[in-house]
Amino acid sequence: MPDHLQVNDNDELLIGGILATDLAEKYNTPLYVYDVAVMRQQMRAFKQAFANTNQDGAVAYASKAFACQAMYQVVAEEGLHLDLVSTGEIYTAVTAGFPMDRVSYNGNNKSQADLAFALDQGVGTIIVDNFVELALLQDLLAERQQTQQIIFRVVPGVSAHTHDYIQTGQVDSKFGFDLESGQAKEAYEIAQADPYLDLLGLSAHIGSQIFEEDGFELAGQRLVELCQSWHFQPAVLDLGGGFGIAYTDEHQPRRPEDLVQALIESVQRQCAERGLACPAIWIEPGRSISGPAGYSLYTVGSRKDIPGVRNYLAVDGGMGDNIRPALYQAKYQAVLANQVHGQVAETVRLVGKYCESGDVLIDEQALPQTKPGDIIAVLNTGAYGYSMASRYNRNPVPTVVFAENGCSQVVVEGETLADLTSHDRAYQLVAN
Ligand SMILES: Cc1ncc(COP(=O)(O)O)c(C=O)c1O
Ligand SMILES: N[C@@H](CCCC[NH3+])C(=O)O
Repeated sequence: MPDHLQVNDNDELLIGGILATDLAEKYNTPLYVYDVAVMRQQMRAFKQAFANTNQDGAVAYASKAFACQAMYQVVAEEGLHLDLVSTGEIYTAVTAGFPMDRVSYNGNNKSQADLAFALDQGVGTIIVDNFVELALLQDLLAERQQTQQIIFRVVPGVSAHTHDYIQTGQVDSKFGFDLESGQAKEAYEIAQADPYLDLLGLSAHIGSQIFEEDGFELAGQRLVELCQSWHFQPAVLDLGGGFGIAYTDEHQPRRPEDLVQALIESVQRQCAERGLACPAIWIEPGRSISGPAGYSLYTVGSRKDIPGVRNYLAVDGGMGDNIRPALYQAKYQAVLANQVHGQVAETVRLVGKYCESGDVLIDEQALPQTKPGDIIAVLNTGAYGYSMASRYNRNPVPTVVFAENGCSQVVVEGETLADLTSHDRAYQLVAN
């Protein structure tokens, strides 16, 4: 069970100091609930890793993991930066009043309109991914006679090969400038020659849900070596995100802040050995900030017991609110909200209500005796749950609630049935 799990003397689950069963009753299920203090704690722990190593830098929350205006407000309050990947995320940040100079904009296919929007909104740093984007940006800046801070994303040629996770650092990747073929060097030369491009440095992101530091350290080393080979003193090295979290008791990862601290120390050493002044270091953690803080609350509904085969227990959500088990065979664990450590009565396959056999939330979950109406909490669902939600089967996207210090508040209204049809238009073919 996660260290931050709060359980009262009656063995009932609390989130942000509030009974999970009360939250379920008040806001209905399925429901996403975030324990805001857990997110603040992780943000502060990352900042502390920089303080411990006397290192300048920035922690940019990669909001693809979980984005909404309230989240951006918390990120701003904690003094973090934001790593954004779409005009939708930029728009959300602007409307949340986030300081746009603390925003970096990533992505492998930014259109001219996307880049113009980012410039209009005053995005602090654009992380340029490829030559097409670079040319579009050059034209826009020349037209506007405007200077822009940029960072080049490069592919460090590092496979997180001991892990079966989403990889982005290997040579065969759609992201970033290639090193071996000289693309990164060519981009560097273009930037040096363009008065409107203020090249801060380089970035690399090797993948997601990675536990060991070796891949990160190697990527950091490649960035430092590259700068040295170009005789380029960067102002920033951006080491990306991807720090893994424990989804179940099987995982015992190193704390993300410890991993980051080791990484910072490694870059400091690399720079010292190669005669570079250690630049500011940026990191882009997403999952490690929002993942452990999130709970998905569901109500138990039907069941099907197949003697000698297995017992299926169905809840009122599923792959629409959490696609990760179906997409990545991701593992989760769940508790019965009013008997967290209750005596195990059976092991069930926890399934949703979608018309797919693959709509499985947890393959095998030991639980106390349950009955319809009980509340089940799936743990650690705060990253890539709500942000990857769909309306499959025309099920509305659930409400998102923040809970902190015994108070709770809706931060994203759940969709209604009327919302589902609000963008539909009657079909009436007219000659044109
Ligand atoms: C460029 C970039 N930065 C940061 C992240 C955040 O990764 P994570 O949520 O694993 O920390 C991602 C996603 O993998 C990414 O593509
Ligand atoms: N969405 C993925 C991670 C991809 C990260 C985005 N670069 C997940 O849920 O694990």
